Amino acid sequence: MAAEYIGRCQEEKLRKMPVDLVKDAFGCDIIILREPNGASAVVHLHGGQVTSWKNAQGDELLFLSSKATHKPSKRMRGGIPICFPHVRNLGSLEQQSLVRCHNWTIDPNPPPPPTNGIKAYLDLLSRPTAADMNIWAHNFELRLRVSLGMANLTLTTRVKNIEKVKALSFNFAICTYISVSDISEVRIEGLETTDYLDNLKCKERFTEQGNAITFDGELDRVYLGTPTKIAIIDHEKKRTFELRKDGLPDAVVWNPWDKKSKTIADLGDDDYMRMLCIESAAVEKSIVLKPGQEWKGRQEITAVLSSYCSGQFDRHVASDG
Ligand SMILES: O=P(O)(O)OC[C@H]1O[C@@H](O)[C@H](O)[C@@H](O)[C@@H]1O
Repeated sequence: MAAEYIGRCQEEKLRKMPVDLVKDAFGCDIIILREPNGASAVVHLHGGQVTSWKNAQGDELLFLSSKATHKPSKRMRGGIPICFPHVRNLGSLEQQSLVRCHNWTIDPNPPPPPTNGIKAYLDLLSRPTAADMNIWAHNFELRLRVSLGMANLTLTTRVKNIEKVKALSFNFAICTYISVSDISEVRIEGLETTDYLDNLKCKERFTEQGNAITFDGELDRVYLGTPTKIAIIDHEKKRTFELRKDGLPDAVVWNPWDKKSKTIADLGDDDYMRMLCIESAAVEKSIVLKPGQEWKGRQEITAVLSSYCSGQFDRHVASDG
């Protein structure tokens, strides 16, 4: 009864937005955002996870594992999971996130609508469950706005400490699995000369020396205090993803390559060739909120036809908003 009631409330709210609330082939609640030029995005209420982003031509821009589990209470490998309150190896939780398994709801008290003319957007809310409180006893409100533009997808996240006395301390990552033609043909620009912790070498600290990051084996690094703009260039697809971020100083870059892929149950053996995981993150320094305080983070990805030549990328251009 309660579930039906929540369902009806959500549908009522959604009728006012350019979005559809439907069930996917596995019976999960999904919301489809549609942009007038034909671009679309799919958001699963389970995990508040964007699982598809297509451009106006219908090309899928996000990677979803061929072995992804589509079951409530399980994490889905691919798309854009939100990692909160802990990012792996830095917190006390085994998994990167509590909220990846939450059933998010439509935010009954969303922030003001976008002022940049975006019509296709969605506001979701996640609160701790009773089970969460047993393993991480903190009261929070986590808000997520997903906004779809003609060529861009923006995720704005807000965390509010609703404790009366206790501070809230957490790490955060917007973990984006980008679909690429062939990982060996991909380069990342904008992280040159940035320090990173190498997760494959017991988190030892190094400084990025190359002109760009390219891939020829497993890579798992946390780049620290990065520029706000990073480019992911897919030569074969002639596509560049421009990632801009605010409030999330670090960036995680991950590809498991062949051996590690075989140890990950929900990843196909060859999936690593077609994916790149890049995360806008706050990893090195935890975010600490006093009671009543709110933190905001933002990631915008724009997919453009590659006209980039190496060396033309200006990584210090600030985010536009
Ligand atoms: O398996 P998960 O929790 O989705 O994590 C995937 C990867 O996420 C990256 O953030 C980590 O740096 C990797 O070490 C990790 O394997």
